Amino acid sequence: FTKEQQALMKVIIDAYNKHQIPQDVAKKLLQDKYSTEENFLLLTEMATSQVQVLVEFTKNIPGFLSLDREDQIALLKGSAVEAMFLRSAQALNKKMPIGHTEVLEERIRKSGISEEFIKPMFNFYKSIGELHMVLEEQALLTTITILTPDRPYVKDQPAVERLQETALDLLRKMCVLHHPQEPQYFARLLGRLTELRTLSHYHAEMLASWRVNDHKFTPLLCEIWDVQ
Ligand SMILES: CC1(C)[C@H]2CC[C@]1(C)[C@H](OC(=O)c1ccc(O)cc1)C2
Repeated sequence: FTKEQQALMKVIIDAYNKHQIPQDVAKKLLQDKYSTEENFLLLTEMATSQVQVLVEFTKNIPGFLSLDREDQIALLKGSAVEAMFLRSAQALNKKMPIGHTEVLEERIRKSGISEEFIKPMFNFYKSIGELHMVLEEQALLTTITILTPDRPYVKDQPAVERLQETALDLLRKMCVLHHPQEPQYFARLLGRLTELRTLSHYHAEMLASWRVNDHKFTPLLCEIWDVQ
């Protein structure tokens, strides 16, 4: 790794570690009582804290704050769902002892999310778990998702491309270092980003079905996803 790459990795890892979902939110998911309403409120709290974590993490990505201000907003809004699924997949596969994943899965199932969405969501979580990513790879994959140049309304795409390429170069080297037996590992990671995009399509339907049943979102979630 070059000096710059080592410095970049340190900044990204520190930011990724600093901005984690508060344990109390994850713990509540395992303690509070069950009811569709209660589950929805817990997931709302989880999603809201995930978006807050995403914003704080993104501000620490070297070069992000030098981008055009409106492009910064466009990248955050465009990547929030994907970054949230990536982050929760990584958290679910790591933090929760096996027994707990079923409890969270139960809550997600009993929160008004339609079955057709649950399946792809948990398939994604499983496919992320099977990769056994190291922390650096998780942080870089999240960074690459956020720095996707072709999000809607991004004006200066080349500026975003330059930042994303730096993160991609770093991730490529990281994969060779941590998975020397798997020359295709880097390509597999990027393949997960394609799968993520299909999830964000389901996510929009999930929000719509909750709204139809008159569920309230928090102001932050309304702002990041342009609902209500
Ligand atoms: C684990 C998940 C990524 C999966 C189930 C909970 C999540 C945090 C997310 O929930 C929301 O997006 C969401 C949006 C609005 C709302 O009021 C509640 C949850 C979908």
